[in-house]
Amino acid sequence: MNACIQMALKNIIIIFLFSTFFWSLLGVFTLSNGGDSDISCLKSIKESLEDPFNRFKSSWNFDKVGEGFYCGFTGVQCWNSGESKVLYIRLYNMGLKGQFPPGIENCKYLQGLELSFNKLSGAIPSDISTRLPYVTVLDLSRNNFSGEIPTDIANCVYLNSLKLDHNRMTGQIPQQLGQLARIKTFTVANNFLSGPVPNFAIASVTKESYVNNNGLCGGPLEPCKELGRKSDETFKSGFIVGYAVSAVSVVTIFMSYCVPWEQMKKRKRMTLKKNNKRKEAHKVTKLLPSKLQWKSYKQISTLERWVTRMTFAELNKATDNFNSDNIIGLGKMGTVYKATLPNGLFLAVKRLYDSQQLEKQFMCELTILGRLRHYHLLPLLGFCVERKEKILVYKYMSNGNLYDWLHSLEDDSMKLEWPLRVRIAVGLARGLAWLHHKCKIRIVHLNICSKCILLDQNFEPQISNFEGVTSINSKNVDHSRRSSINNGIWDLEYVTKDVYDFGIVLLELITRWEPSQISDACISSNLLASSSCLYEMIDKSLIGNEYDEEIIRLIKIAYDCVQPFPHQRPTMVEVYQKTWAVGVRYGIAYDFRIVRRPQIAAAAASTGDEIIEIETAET
Ligand SMILES: Nc1ncnc2c1ncn2[C@@H]1O[C@H](COP(=O)(O)OP(=O)(O)OP(=O)(O)O)[C@@H](O)[C@H]1O
Repeated sequence: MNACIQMALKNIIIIFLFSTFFWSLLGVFTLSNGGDSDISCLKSIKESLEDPFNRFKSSWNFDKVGEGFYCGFTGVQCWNSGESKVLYIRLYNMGLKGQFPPGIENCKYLQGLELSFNKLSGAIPSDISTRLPYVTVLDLSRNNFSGEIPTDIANCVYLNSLKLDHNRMTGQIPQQLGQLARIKTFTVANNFLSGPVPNFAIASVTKESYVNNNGLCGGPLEPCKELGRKSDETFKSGFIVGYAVSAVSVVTIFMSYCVPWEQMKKRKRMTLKKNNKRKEAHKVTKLLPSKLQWKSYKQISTLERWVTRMTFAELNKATDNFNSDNIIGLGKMGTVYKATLPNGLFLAVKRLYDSQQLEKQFMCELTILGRLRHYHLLPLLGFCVERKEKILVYKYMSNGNLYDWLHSLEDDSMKLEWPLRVRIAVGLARGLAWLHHKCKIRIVHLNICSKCILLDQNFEPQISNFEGVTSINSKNVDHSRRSSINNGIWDLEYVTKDVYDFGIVLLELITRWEPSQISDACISSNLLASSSCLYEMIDKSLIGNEYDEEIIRLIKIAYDCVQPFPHQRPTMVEVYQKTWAVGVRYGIAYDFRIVRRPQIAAAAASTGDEIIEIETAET
């Protein structure tokens, strides 16, 4: 019997070896004739992607003939000169639109796909491993991909670099990704992901790989904890009670909101009404079962002193049922709509995504931005909390965000003239100096970038996105640090981060380079140290005009701001003074409230420039 089994096994092994040999032969045969399939792969990519600036399509000419003619296409790399199989496709930073390219599975031997810095959208295919079985590098970062990260990516077993950062991915990160044995680079920063992160065995996956998501935990981040049901419920019921109380006078408040901020008299009247409301609230709180609920309610109702509560119905009407035609931006927290009030005034309405993780950010934006008033801070005008809806209402900034002005590939008319760029730099420095030094509570923004700088009708910059300042006040930050900021002790780690970020924005204004390119240049190759490289960086449209000296002065300021060691960076007050001194020629007023420095006045006077003192509407 045993001999019988042995014979059978032998036969099976022989058949197996033979068939393996046969299939591998077939494989080699197919491999050497992979051209047609590569061509159909590339054709489908060409057909499926929109290439508004003709960055690659004109070079992808399929009328050509000859072995491996496509190996010379822009962004296409073949295995080697003898083998014309597509190895790598690199189509990054081309302004491409469309979805993950169908037909890519026909590039059967593809090992690398880089589609970063485009405007691709839609889901990442759920069967990605069957489309890219041999992929080692997959870079889909800085697009608009959405939906969940497919678990099937874990079956791309050769992956050593997976970049999905700066997209709109939601849900959890599949735990199975932790089993990717060859992974060296992994980043999903700046998405909307939540839940526990996979357990990677390598040290290169750090906090940076996960920053700016909707509540990731575990691994290099804070340990995951069970979300306290009680506090969640408390939070919600706090809102509900708050809402019930305010509903009585919400219409009146909304109508009075429709006037400009400067009309202080009306505001006083509103405050009186709200005080009455708070008295009512005292009665209502008797019904509340716990102290915590009272705290939540109190927080909300205190806020109404500064920010108007609005109803969903009103905002729904003003945005035409949150019509997609009115969408002006998609952020990490929510969708931003342009709303039109009955009197013709415009608002920007940020409707937050339905996520419990965002409650903290929502409260942070309300409590911080709601209480601050400064010429260079985006005014938060109102909010709405109803059922699952959480909405923030801002003043509408008709010129959108600075990033779009600096990096628009589509529209040449979106070029900012130099004097406007200087004005924006000075305004931003002034806003930050005020936040750091003159605001009653010292505020550190921690997320300054050209996308969060909005421009009003006169291109005056307005700093937005204050949800990041959570880190100062949140429980995640140890108390000593928190108090050190509020007690006025210079906290290098936080404050100089804003200074660094300001430096990057300044360089962005001068070069129109992408912020990440500038950061890389600053960090990796110390480009800024070399004057020839520096010259290369400057936006060509600025050179040769009368601005050269000003450009150099601003570069020097930026250079100080992006110093690698935080203690070497200047304070924002110093930055403001120097930046303003560059802008004085354009009649930019000096804000003496930031700091009185006679030498500034003297310096300006010596150049014959006039100093215009300005009033700052502060808290
Ligand atoms: N008050 C406003 N006026 C005009 N446009 C605005 C206004 N607020 C936001 N936007 C537009 O909507 C876009 C998205 O804004 P939003 O603040 O939601 O997103 P974000 O900058 O990605 O930051 P985050 O999601 O982290 O808050 C902005 O870049 C801007 O173009």
